[in-house]
Amino acid sequence: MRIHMADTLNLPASVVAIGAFDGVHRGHQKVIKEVVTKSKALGVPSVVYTFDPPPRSYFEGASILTPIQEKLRRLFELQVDHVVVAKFNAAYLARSAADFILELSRIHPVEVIVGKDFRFGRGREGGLVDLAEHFPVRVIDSVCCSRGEVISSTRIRRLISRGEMVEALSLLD
Ligand SMILES: Cc1cc2nc3c(=O)[nH]c(=O)nc-3n(C[C@H](O)[C@H](O)[C@H](O)COP(=O)(O)O)c2cc1C
Ligand SMILES: Nc1ncnc2c1ncn2[C@@H]1O[C@H](COP(=O)(O)OP(=O)(O)OP(=O)(O)O)[C@@H](O)[C@H]1O
Repeated sequence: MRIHMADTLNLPASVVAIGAFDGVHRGHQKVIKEVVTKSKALGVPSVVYTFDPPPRSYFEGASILTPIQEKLRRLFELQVDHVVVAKFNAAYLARSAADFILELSRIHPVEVIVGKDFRFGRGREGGLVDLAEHFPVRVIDSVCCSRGEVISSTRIRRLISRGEMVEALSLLD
């Protein structure tokens, strides 16, 4: 697995997942496994484009479930070929949605896999419709726990803050 800073990766083709992926929880794992499976089927590299710190930590002070080293370790285990780690800071978050699309076009995605709420660019100006104007986009269904609730980093943080560690760990497995 190779690790890159934002704006430094160029590929002739790729399958891409984008997101904070804090925790690399079971929902994230489904997204990333889809990317890896598709990339292998097509014979093109898989790319995870992620942010450090997670935007929710930057804006809301949310605790970080997986510091970048642990996130990368988990992505390595999932057999991702390339990870782009964008330093999420004042300069980065001021970039426009069009800028972000330009950066993505340098890795020529044959598919971008994201969740239904994905937004990007300053002020969260870009959404799925904008992304889909430039690349084939696949939106995947949310993974739920055995009780039927959607798994999210926010929910896991809440469980940890309440001391419900067994439940939290089961969603991170
Ligand atoms: C270029 C760029 C600029 C962003 N600027 C903002 C911003 O100004 N405000 C904000 O709340 N989020 C901003 N974000 C973060 C996104 O809203 C979102 O959290 C991020 O794309 C991760 O997606 P996810 O939350 O689905 O994991 C930006 C993201 C990108 C890629
Ligand atoms: N339970 C889930 N099932 C499937 N995909 C998911 C799930 N949770 C997140 N994703 C997807 O993984 C990518 C990264 O999501 P993100 O890091 O925002 O996760 P999150 O758990 O929803 O985080 P947070 O709770 O901090 O908002 C997005 O494409 C998102 O839609």
